[in-house]
Amino acid sequence: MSAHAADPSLYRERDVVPVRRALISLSDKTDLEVLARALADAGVELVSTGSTAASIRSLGIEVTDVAHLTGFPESLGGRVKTLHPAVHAGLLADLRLEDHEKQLAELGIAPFELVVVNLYPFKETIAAGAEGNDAVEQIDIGGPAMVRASAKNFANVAVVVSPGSYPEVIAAVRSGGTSLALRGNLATKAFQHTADYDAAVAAWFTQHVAATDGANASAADSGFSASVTVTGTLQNVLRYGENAHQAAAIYLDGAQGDLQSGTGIAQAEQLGGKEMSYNNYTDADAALRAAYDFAEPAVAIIKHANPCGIASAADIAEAHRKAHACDPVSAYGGVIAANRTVTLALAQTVKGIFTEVIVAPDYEPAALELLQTKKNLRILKLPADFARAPYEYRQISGGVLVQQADVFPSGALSDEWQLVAGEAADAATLADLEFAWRACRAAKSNAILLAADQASVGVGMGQVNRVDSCRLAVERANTLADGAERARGSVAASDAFFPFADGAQILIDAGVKAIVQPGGSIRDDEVVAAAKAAGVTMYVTGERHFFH
Ligand SMILES: NC(=O)c1ncn([C@@H]2O[C@H](COP(=O)(O)O)[C@@H](O)[C@H]2O)c1NC=O
Repeated sequence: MSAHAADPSLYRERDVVPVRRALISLSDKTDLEVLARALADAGVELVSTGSTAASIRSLGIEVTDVAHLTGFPESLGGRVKTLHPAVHAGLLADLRLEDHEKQLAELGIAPFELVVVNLYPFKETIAAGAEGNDAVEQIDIGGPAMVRASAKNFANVAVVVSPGSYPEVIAAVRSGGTSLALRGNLATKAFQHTADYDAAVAAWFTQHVAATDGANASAADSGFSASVTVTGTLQNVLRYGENAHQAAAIYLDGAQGDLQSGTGIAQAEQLGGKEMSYNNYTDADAALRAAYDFAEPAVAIIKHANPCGIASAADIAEAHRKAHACDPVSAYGGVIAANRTVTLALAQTVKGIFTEVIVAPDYEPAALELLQTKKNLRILKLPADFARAPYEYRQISGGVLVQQADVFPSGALSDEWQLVAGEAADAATLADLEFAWRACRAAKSNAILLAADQASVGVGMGQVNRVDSCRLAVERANTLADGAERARGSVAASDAFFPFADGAQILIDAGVKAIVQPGGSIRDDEVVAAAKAAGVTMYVTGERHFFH
């Protein structure tokens, strides 16, 4: 018989459902004792599978084996345990309908009012390196079937997929039964859980099983799945989005398979300050991107996703001082990322500067105490397992773009560069060029970054032509430090080639001593000639670093 449209008049109302019989089948047995004792004490009959039943019994609590219920042994190495009408009719009977109640009685099957299941640890198993049959055997079939059946039947059955829900369910059982509202919430979590689980299985199949023909083969060869499911867990509803009239929320990443995201700002622990806003999150993420590619202590100060200053130094407080000096005006209300533990010296400087967010791997106790006195300063501590996501997702109308993250190797960059004009740079200049090249990537394209002594001194970002970015970088270098002409003698990095010589000429005229850029323009000859004519050193990297 196929599904039929429901006749509303046939449904009897059911809110609170007393729990008489519970089915428990758990891979993760966290807090099983608390749950089983509470249910047994409340007079609930327990039915359970293999090792779960054994655990319950070992606690001295009475439990019925599911095999006794089905009259069928748990078989095929556990592939078939609960997949039986005696179980599923008890989960799916809608007792609001007289007809279902009658059929169940005729079949001699008792209903379940509570189902507690957590699934084979598929994700954890593949994360630990399992492959082939070992991975396949961790795909739970009977568990999701029970979870989905009970969630569909939330009008009658409460379904629990996580020990985190035990306290509220135990409380409900003790107080006379589960409410419809509670069952609805639990069912919602249950479907999210099975969807997330299946997304992980599908991603693994795409990469490990399906690479045999046409589209799937080329997808697998490229490293991209034939389909992608992005899942996330709601962490918080934010006050608003980019603007006050836009609703917004933050979800913890649950992207699956090899495309999985890393950990970062979303998982950071907040140690002080007001609630994070949407813009705080995006700027803090941009700050991380800017500061965390440096092996040396480094600080980035970000406003509207662009750097007001980036610097590195032997000491993190010194790195901050240099980053702040780049553009003290814009650093007001900025977001700071430090790639080292925040010291008291750094905290003392930051205390005097209006700052929205500071993010770091850790804080010296005295530094944290001092920063916590600033009630508006959001203090974030990165998770210990912080790792840049290997892939980035961006929504476009009608689709999602996925790309590998743009990361620099941690070592020397200039080994791969080609000197195309001027004299080879001395060690200090080369180090500044490497710094500028690494830092430039943190500015939105078209990006030009001037640097001296491992610190940005002028940034031209987000312009729609490179000439304007050059002008902006020079102007900012020469006007933001009490009139000091910081462009003269600095080095410059350009995130992409110079399409004409005019942009490079602006930098040359401003007195930069060396330029690093990707090269590759059809007018490279003109650009190189301009540098040669001025005796300015120019390196080409062969690699572009747009950032949009
Ligand atoms: N095959 C089945 O009928 C079946 N029924 C329940 N499971 C899973 O078996 C696990 C618990 O089994 P045990 O209690 O035997 O350790 C649970 O994670 C549950 O989701 C099953 N296993 C896999 O599909």
